[in-house]
Amino acid sequence: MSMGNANVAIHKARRGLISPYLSKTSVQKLDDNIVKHVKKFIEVISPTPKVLGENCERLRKEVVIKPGDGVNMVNLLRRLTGDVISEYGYSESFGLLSSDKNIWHIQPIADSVAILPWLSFAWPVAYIMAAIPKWVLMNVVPREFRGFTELEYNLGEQVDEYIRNPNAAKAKTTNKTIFEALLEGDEEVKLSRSALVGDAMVLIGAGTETTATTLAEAMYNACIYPELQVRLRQEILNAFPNKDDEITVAKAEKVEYITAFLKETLRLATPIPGRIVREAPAEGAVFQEKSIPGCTVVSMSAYLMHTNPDIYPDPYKFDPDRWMNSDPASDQEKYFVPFSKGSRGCIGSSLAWAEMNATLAATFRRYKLSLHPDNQRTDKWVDRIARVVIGDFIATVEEYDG
Ligand code: HEM
Repeated sequence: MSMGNANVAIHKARRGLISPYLSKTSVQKLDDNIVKHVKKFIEVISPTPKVLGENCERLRKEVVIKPGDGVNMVNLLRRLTGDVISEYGYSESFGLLSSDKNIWHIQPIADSVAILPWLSFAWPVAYIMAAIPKWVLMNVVPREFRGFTELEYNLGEQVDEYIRNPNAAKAKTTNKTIFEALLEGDEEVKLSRSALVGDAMVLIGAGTETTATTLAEAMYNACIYPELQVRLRQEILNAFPNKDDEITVAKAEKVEYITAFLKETLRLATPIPGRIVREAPAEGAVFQEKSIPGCTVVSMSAYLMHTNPDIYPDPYKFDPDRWMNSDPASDQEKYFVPFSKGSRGCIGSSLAWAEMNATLAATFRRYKLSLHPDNQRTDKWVDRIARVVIGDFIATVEEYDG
């Protein structure tokens, strides 16, 4: 079973193999790799997307309503975050921003989210689905129900290729990949093929959807609060005054208003809003002077914590300024938990921050975003373990002269 294993010892061992590769220091070394993909994203959303070659018809249709007009931001951002995590994890980027190649990788992730709640109640269905031959799955099972299994098939093929020829895979990158780290597990955590595929599912799924939807929310906020977008751009201009200034993660992270904007986005549009579950130990536990019987399933909701008026005054107001000069020891920092905390908290938060800071800096340095007339995004959202907003966010992208 994969890293998400309920067994504490197995989970700890598997997580221990990966976590050094996702630490802040490791992510800092990836600056160029991340920026490479961000640059591609910036070119693709350009009103005149030169990088979309002849082999990109499908990509163009999916992300651009009409060339040079409205852009389906969430789809494109999924491609960006999918490209980053696939290269870091498995030595070869999916190339989702470069061509139509491997487009099938990304749609299953989005579709998977739709069935997550059902799978959590009816998890044996996942095993039954996995036993269906791929051809039958793809041709008979409706797309929205096969997402998880389709992703599993696709990643399984990639894992097989890696196992068949690891040297060829290693030669594609100078970084040590997460996959190499997993293969190095000792006997105790020796990984079966299904465990490797499971870990790939967790990493690619968790690393793609959450970061993409957060970035989309931040961009949407910039569209509906244009005065805040002006401020955001001004702060970015202060750090990158010349049009040709190289955007790096290290420099973008120093722009305090970008982080404040992202934190406020994560507070209100937290990608995993609730019911993160844990089981009390068999001997029971005591929490805030209340005793919890052994093996009781308990849960917490980040969304409820983030909208507590005692901690965040005027909680439904989108106000990035509340994070400027914020005291690290304050309650608002303590109760800010979009990545959860503890031994099962998000392992990819440093990578997510790096991607998000660089993408916002590069986007608003060069472009003004506004809602396109074809925008379908509403303010309604549903909790499907991940937060799913209703309707596509379609943006108009205009390029600044300077
Ligand atoms: C804005 C972006 C992100 C948010 C808000 C987010 C949030 C979360 C949350 C709330 C959890 C559950 C933790 C728990 O059960 O307590 C989690 C787990 C996880 N996340 Fe993220 N995540 C993000 C980005 C990423 C990225 C980029 C990666 C890529 C490496 C990643 C990989 C993981 C993994 C592997 C787990 C499972 C950890 C474990 O079971 O030990 N996440 N994330």
